[in-house]
Amino acid sequence: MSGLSVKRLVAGYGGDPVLREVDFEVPEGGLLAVLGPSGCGKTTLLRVLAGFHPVSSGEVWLGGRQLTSAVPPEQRGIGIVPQEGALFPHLTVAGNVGFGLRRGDRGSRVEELLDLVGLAGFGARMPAELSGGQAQRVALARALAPRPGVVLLDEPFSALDAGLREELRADVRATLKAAGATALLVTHDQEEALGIADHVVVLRDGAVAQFARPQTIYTSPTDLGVALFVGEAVTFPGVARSGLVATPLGELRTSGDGPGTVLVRPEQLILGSGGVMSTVDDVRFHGHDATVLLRLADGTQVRSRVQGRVEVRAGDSVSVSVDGPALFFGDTP
Ligand SMILES: Nc1ncnc2c1ncn2[C@@H]1O[C@H](COP(=O)(O)OP(=O)(O)OP(=O)(O)O)[C@@H](O)[C@H]1O
Repeated sequence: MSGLSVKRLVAGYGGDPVLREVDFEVPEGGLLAVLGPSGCGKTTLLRVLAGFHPVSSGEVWLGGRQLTSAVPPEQRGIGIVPQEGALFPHLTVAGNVGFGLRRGDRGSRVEELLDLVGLAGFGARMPAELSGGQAQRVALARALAPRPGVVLLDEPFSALDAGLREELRADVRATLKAAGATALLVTHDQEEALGIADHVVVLRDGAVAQFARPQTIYTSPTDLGVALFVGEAVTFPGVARSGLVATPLGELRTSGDGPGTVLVRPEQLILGSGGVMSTVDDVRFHGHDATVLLRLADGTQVRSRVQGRVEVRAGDSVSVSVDGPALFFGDTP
């Protein structure tokens, strides 16, 4: 297959495996996010793919060619966008973008890429004259310039503030798609991973906990750990029987059988349309939506995410119902 394919990859430091039998594929032109908490092995994976760290066992294939440890970084056909751009400070924007290109190819390709990342006309600027978002766009243009087999993006938005991060995320996705690039992005931010990628690998302790489309990861997580990691959740212990489970939110539809944990997402909690009664503890506005903290009859506090106008205030009594089925994770014996 062209694109990137990683098979049963094991790598580590001094005999301690950090990546354990990691398997995934990125089809040509696909965008994969590798999502995991700090220390799960994301940087190690990037270092192995880029050729800076040896493979203990397993295989890495790129564009139909196996990248053994004998293939040096510069011959891998891999472009890298580091965390904070890391532009060459003494080179202009055009100099940075053209850095990996042969002299004769530079002019038109640099113009084409600056245009692609929305920075036409910025070629003569120095890196110190760019905003953080612009610097990341230049770093992306530089990585794409030699038409690499895959672009690796290492937490590329981590240094940017929230609003800019969201805007740049959409632009980076559009740029990668317009360039037809195959890309792998690592992040510890679930919103970023689910928001940008075609597929997501959830990495936990160096092993793949789930590899699926973003929506599948969110709506059908393989286990409670993935469910909690990829989004806010309200959980209760419960015993599922015949597709139903009793909770402080009433009897909910679910799958599974026997004792376990019931999980609903805050956006499933609907206010003022029947269900059980609750008291509003607090309302927190986030701009695009709001979180309403509710106290249920048994004293449990749950959070509801409300889009649009919030009609309740702290101290109000309001009914709360659950929209759609609850997730259920049976206790492991
Ligand atoms: N040079 C090293 N020598 C020994 N152990 C290391 C080395 N680099 C990383 N590790 C260990 O390998 C594990 C994975 O580290 P890695 O940097 O790949 O995680 P990460 O997911 O990228 O974390 P972060 O999000 O914090 O950057 C950690 O337990 C870390 O302590």
